[in-house]
Amino acid sequence: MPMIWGMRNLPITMGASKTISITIKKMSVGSVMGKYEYILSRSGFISAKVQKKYQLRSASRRKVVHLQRKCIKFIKVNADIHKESKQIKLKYKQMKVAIVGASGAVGQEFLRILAERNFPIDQLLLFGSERSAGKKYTFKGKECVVKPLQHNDDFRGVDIAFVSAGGDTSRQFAPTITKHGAVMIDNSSAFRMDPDVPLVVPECNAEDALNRPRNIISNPNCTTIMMVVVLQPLERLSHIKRIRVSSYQSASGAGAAAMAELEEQYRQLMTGTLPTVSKFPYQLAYNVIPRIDAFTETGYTKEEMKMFNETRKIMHTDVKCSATCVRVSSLRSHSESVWIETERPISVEEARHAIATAPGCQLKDDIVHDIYPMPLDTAGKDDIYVGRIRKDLADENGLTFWLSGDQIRKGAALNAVQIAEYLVKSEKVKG
Ligand SMILES: NC(=O)C1=CN([C@@H]2O[C@H](COP(=O)(O)OP(=O)(O)OC[C@H]3O[C@@H](n4cnc5c(N)ncnc54)[C@H](OP(=O)(O)O)[C@@H]3O)[C@@H](O)[C@H]2O)C=CC1
Ligand SMILES: N[C@@H](CC(=O)OP(=O)(O)O)C(=O)O
Repeated sequence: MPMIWGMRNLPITMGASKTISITIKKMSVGSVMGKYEYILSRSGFISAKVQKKYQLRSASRRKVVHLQRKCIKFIKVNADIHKESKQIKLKYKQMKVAIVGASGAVGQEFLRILAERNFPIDQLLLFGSERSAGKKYTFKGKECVVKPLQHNDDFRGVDIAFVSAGGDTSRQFAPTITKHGAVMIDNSSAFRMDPDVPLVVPECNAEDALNRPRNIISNPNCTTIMMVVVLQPLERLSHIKRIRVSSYQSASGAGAAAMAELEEQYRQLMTGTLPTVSKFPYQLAYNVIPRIDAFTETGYTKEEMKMFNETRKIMHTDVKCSATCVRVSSLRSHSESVWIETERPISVEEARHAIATAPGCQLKDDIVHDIYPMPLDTAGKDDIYVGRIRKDLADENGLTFWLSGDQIRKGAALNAVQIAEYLVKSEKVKG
C-alpha cells in the first residue's frame, strides 16, 4: 500500500484555527484518518483537537484514491503555512533546554512531547544518575548523550530545565539547576506546597507561573492535575464545596521499573514462578492495591493528602477533597470516579456542555452506545476524557462522573511543557 503522509503537528496561521485531514504513515486496512482542528497560539504552539476519526476498513482502490486526494489538499495547506512558521521561529528565540531524569517514564515522554509540539529548542541537554550516564537518545534526528547530574556549572546558559528525577534529587539539585537563571519546572512533590513555589496547571492557574521567587515551578501530582482540569469548568458554573474521589492508577505511575515489574509478574505467573514484588507493596498482577505512597497519621496516604492540599492551591478555593487512591493493573493512564457537591445544583446538560467546551477536556459520554473513557483508549492522548456524567442520587447538589487520562502526558510531561509554552508566550522565561 502507498505511503502517504504522516505529520501530526503542523503550524498554521497565528491565532487562527483550521480543520484539516491527516493520515498516519502507512495506508493499510485499519489506518486511521482524522479531522483535526489545529489551533495555533500566538507563541507558535499548536494544539490539535480531534473532530472526527474514521478508519480505512477495506483496501478498496476507490477509498484509497479518495483519501489520497484529501491528503494532497492537506499538503497544499501545509506548504503555505510552513512559510509562516519560519517567521514565527524568528520571533521566538530558540532555547537551551535540559531534561533531568531523561531515561525515566516521564523523561522519555518529555523527549516525545517537546519534538511533537516543536518546542523552540536549539540545544537539548539530558541528565541522569550514573546508571544512565552515557546512554544515547534521539531528539529530532539528533543523538543526545545523558550526562551525570552533578554540582557543577552544566546548567549555565540553560533557559528551562524539566526535572523528573524524584523529590530527593530535586531538593538536592535545585540550587545547582537554578544557579545561572534556568527556570526549573519540577515534576516531583518536593516543593509543591512551598508558599514561594507556584503549583501550576495551565488550564486553571497559568498566571501563577509568573510569580516564582525561587525560579522553581512545581508540576502537581498526576491524579490531581487530571481531576482539576475537569473541575475547573464546573467551578465556573457553581463553586465546588466538596469532592469525593476514588482513583484507579496504572502501574506506570510508579515509574518505568514498576511498569516492567507488572509485565514481568504476568510472565512469571504464566510459567508458575513466584512473582517478583519490589515496586509495589503486593503482587499487582491480577490484583488491586488500595494504597499508593506511605500512610500518614490521618489514615490517608500521602497521595490522597496531595489531592486534598494541591487541589486547593491550584484552584485557589476552600474545596475539601476526600480521596481513596488505588493501584490497578492497567499499564498506562489513570482513571478516577469523582463526586462533587456544588453550591447550587448543576444539571447534567450544563456539566456536559461545560466539559465539552473546556480546554484539555473531551466529553466521551454516550451510554446508549456503551461509550465512556477507559485507560486503554486514553493512553498516549493529551486530553482528559470524561463520561458517565450523572446526578448524585444521594445529594441534590451532587454530580458524579468518571474520567481517564494519560498521567505521564497531561499528569506530568505535557503539563510541564504547557507551563513552559505559557512562559514563552508571555515572554517571561527570564524572570
Ligand atoms: N510516572 C508518572 O506517572 C509520574 C511521575 N511523576 C514524578 O516524576 C518523577 C519521575 O518519575 P518517573 O519518570 O515515573 O520515574 P522513573 O523511575 O521512571 O525515572 C526516574 C528518573 O530519575 C533519574 N534519577 C534518579 N535518581 C537520580 C539522580 N540522583 N540524579 C539524576 N537522575 C536521577 C533516573 O535516572 P537513572 O536511569 O540514571 O537512574 C530516571 O531517569 C518523580 O518525581 C515522580 O514522582 C509525576 C507525575 C506522574
Ligand atoms: N502518584 C503517581 C506518581 C507520582 O509520581 O506522584 P507524585 O509526583 O505526586 O510523587 C502514582 O504513583 O501513580
